[in-house]
Amino acid sequence: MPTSFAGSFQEYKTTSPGARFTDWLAARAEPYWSQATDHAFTQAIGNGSMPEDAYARYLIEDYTFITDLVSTLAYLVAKAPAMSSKTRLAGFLALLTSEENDYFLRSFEALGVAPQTYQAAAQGPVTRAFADLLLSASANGSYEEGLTCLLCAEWCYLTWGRREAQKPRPDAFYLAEWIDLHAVPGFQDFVGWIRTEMDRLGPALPEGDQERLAGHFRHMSALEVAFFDFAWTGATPDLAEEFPRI
Ligand SMILES: Cc1ncc(CO)c(N)n1
Repeated sequence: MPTSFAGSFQEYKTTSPGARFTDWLAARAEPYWSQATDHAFTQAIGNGSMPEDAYARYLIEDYTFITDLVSTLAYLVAKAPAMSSKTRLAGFLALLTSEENDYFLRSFEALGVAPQTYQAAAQGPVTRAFADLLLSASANGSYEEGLTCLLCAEWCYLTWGRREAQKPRPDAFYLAEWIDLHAVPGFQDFVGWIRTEMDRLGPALPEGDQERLAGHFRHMSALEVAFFDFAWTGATPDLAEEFPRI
């Protein structure tokens, strides 16, 4: 497992020449970044060894996450400086509210989760912490702060999605399609675009702002781990105890 890097982006570039700003964000988020992208829950999606109750618990919680992610995207569309960036973000917003929403509804039906259940589901503490960070960074922070949170969430899913896509697809459509949604070229392009955008904007910021971005990315990575932990075990994590250094 890669070790955590604690220094500034300037220092990182001297130890890893040619390193991208987004490589530094991921390095600063270790060990959580690797724990999130390699989580046992993500391996079970691709192995077809996912228990139905764990996946239903995950999807109910994730649907509430996606609802806040859509609001996050709306703030970012508003904050994006140019038509080209607004177009990218609006395209992803449209995907979440059409194809991906449809995926959730069909999956809930297949798993026997009633609309009353997923529509009325209260967010657990991990998703509430996600919502706090995503919504406050994108609504009250800079464009770069919101984009950094989005990058963590989507790059994490691209990383495990592409890895699991190397395996034969599991039989359950809701597992197979969840892999495909996060491994298709269109999603890869979108995450690649966010990285390029942050690789351009991040290095131009003062060091204090860069530190704040690294803090957001690290916090988001820890929440991704906690989110998978909860889905996998059904136990509500104590965030302060599990992640004392976020
Ligand atoms: C918790 C979480 N993080 C990231 C994604 C990717 O959008 C998701 N669906 N859920």
